[in-house]
Order: sequence, then structure tokens, then C-alpha cells
Amino acid sequence: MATTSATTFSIGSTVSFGSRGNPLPQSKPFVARFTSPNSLASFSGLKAATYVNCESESSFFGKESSAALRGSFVPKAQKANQKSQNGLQPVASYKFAILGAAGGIGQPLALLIKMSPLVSALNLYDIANVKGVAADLSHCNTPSQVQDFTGASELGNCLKGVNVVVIPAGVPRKPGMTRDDLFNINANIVKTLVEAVADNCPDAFIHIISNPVNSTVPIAAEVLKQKGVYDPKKLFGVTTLDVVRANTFVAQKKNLKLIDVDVPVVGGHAGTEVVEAKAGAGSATLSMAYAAARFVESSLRALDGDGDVYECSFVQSDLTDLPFFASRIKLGRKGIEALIPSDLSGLSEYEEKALEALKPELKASIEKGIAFVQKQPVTA
Ligand SMILES: NC(=O)c1ccc[n+]([C@@H]2O[C@H](COP(=O)([O-])OP(=O)(O)OC[C@H]3O[C@@H](n4cnc5c(N)ncnc54)[C@H](O)[C@@H]3O)[C@@H](O)[C@H]2O)c1
Ligand SMILES: O=C(O)C[C@H](O)C(=O)O
Repeated sequence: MATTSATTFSIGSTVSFGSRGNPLPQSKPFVARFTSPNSLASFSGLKAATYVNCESESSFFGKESSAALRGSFVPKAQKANQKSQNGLQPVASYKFAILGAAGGIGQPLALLIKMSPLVSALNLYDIANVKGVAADLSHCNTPSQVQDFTGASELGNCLKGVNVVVIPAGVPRKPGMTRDDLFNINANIVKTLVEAVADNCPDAFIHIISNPVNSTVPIAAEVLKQKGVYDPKKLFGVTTLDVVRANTFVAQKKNLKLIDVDVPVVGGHAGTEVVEAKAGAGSATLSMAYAAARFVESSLRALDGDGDVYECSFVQSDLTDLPFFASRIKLGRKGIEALIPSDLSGLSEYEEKALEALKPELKASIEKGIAFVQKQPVTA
């Protein structure tokens, strides 16, 4: 199997991903584009405080969830004058679904979303083992209601009325495999699941995690087109893990505070370190769930009217000559409000070269995804 080549790179820093494996060159100057805590809040997806702090306004432990969590530890007598836990309402009532919820990413992602006060219903779908996951999760005393769905016959019910659907269903890589090696299995899984999304919640934001993202997003777009419900503003390839990694690596390498670093990552999705470290036991799950939860939270805040939400994502794009491209985007109630071109201007020579180098592979991945659906049209 071929090795993975880089289809993504970070801007405003010297970091890069992929098996070309360029270490962070010491000689190049580091430029953190967004350095103040205020601008970080605008651009990082999560509101500034992202640590586990029950007093925080961060949505993951927002007031209502924090109250519910604290409520667990308050003695009965003290609870008498407090609102009962069942009386706690989420701040907002968005319905959320995970397809592939019993997997390595799905489970921790479900847990993180269970902590969001913006979610009222958490629908978990998988072809296996989802009942136990849902039962386990449903004991967490946070406001959202958990329901499990399994098998094709329950997929439609899982998706009805859902505002945001995340798809991590599919197989992960083993060492020595490229993401493209997953195509033959995951392409069909994503196609089938997105057909159901088109039929049951065509207005939902759709977050695709299943690899190869550079092909599965074009697959999803083509399915939605054939179903007559494609809204390019609402289809997202989740590349947040690339950003999370870039921020971590740059902060470590440059001895910076994490709060002071936000590195936009453009191109497609790449990177290979975790697969090697897990040595056959899968790929990134915990960091991926963390990254996906951040993207979900950003989407929910945008849906809820926050006018200041920016993330990087692999989306339909006209920023380059490729039809899909990962860049920073502005999110709003109706999905993507703007693609942010500024990260692609004023590139260094190194960055320009990286951008040109990633294009042929990314183009091939996109075309492969589109051709897949065109050869096997969607079911009516
Ligand atoms: N976008 C990214 O940055 C990123 C990061 C890490 C992993 N991934 C990808 O995410 C995917 C999932 O990874 P994982 O570690 O969670 O794998 P996993 O094998 O642990 O979990 C996958 C889950 O999907 C379920 N599934 C399979 N077919 C299904 C179907 N038709 N409908 C519903 N559920 C189905 C399985 O039962 C399983 O529970 C992989 O393709 C992996 O490459 C993407
Ligand atoms: O490496 C993989 O196959 C999983 C994921 O895309 C990652 O970047 O960790």
C-alpha cells in the first residue's frame, strides 16, 4: 500500500503534516495570526474557556449542565429549594444524531455532546452495540435525552427532525494503510447514510468524519445532489483534528501558551502519527472526538445565532481551482456564511509550494468520490 502524502498544511506557522513528515524547521519565523484571547474566542470554535470548570460559561459545561452536575453532589436537604434536575431545561433545544455512535470516535463524542446544554435530544445510531452505549450515557444527569437506534429499519427515525448529524461510521486505518485504502468500504457506508439524511433531515448540518474525508465529502455532495437537496453551505468535512493538532504541536515546539495559538489548516485532511502509535488498534479516537465536539459546538452556536463563529472545514469551495478545499469558514444559522480567503494570501514560498504539491492528490480524491456515486446512483 502506498504511504500517505500530505494533502494539508498549516498557515501562519511552519508546521506541516503527512508522511513527508517535515519536522518544524527552527530557522523559519513562527507567525501566530490570532494571538489575543479575544480573537481566539472568535476563531477557536469553543468560547475561550475550554477547560473542565463547572463555573465556566463554555457550552460544554455551560450553566445548565454545570448546575446539573453540581446538583449530583448537593445533599438532599439543600436540594429542597432548588429546581429538580428534571426541571432543568437546556439553554437551547437542538436535536443531534451520531451515525456510528458505538465506535471508537462515536462513544467519546456522544459523551462530550451529552455535556452540551445546547442539545435536547441525542440520537445514537450504529449497526452494533449501540443499546448499551445509550443506556450507559443516559445515566449522566445532563439535560439531553438519549435514544438508541440500530439497523437500517431504525435509521429514518433516528434522523427525523435532526439539526446536526455527525457521521463517524466506517472502518479506521491500520499501520501501512492510506486513508484511500478505506475507500472501498467507507464510500458505500457514507453513501447509504447520507441517502437517509437526505430523506429524513435534508436541512441538517452534516459533519463527515469517515475517511477518506477528501473523498467521502464529495460522495455526500453527489448523493445530496441526486436527491435534489444539496445545500453546499451545510455539508462539512471535519478537519478540526488537523487544527487541534497544529495548535498543540506549535505551542509545544515554540513554548507558547495554547490560548495564544490558533493555526488555520488548509487543503484536505492528512496526518499519520496516531495510526502508527496504535499499532493496529485503530486510529485517532479521543482527540478526534474532542475535535469533532468542538466543531459540533461551533455549529450549534452558529445555529443559535452567535454571529462570531469561525472554524476550518473541508467544504465546497472556490478559493482554489479545486471544487472542495479545507479553509477557514464563517458559520451562521444557515451554514457557511463565508469562506475566508485571507489565510491563502501572502503565503511564504514554502507555503506556496506545499499548496501546489497537495493539489494533484486532493483533486484525484475528490474525483474518485464523485465518480463513485455517478456509477452507482442513489436509491430513489
Ligand atoms: N476526519 C478525521 O479527522 C478522522 C479522524 C479519525 C478517524 N477518522 C475516521 O473515522 C472513522 C471511524 O473511526 P473509529 O475509530 O470510530 O472506527 P470504529 O471502527 O471504532 O467505529 C466505527 C463504527 O461505525 C460503525 N458502523 C460501521 N458501518 C456502519 C453503518 N453502515 N452504519 C452505522 N454505523 C456503522 C461500526 O459498528 C463502529 O461502531 C474511520 O473511517 C476513521 O478513518 C476520521
Ligand atoms: O489517520 C487516520 O486514518 C485517522 C484520522 O484521519 C487521523 O488523522 O488521525
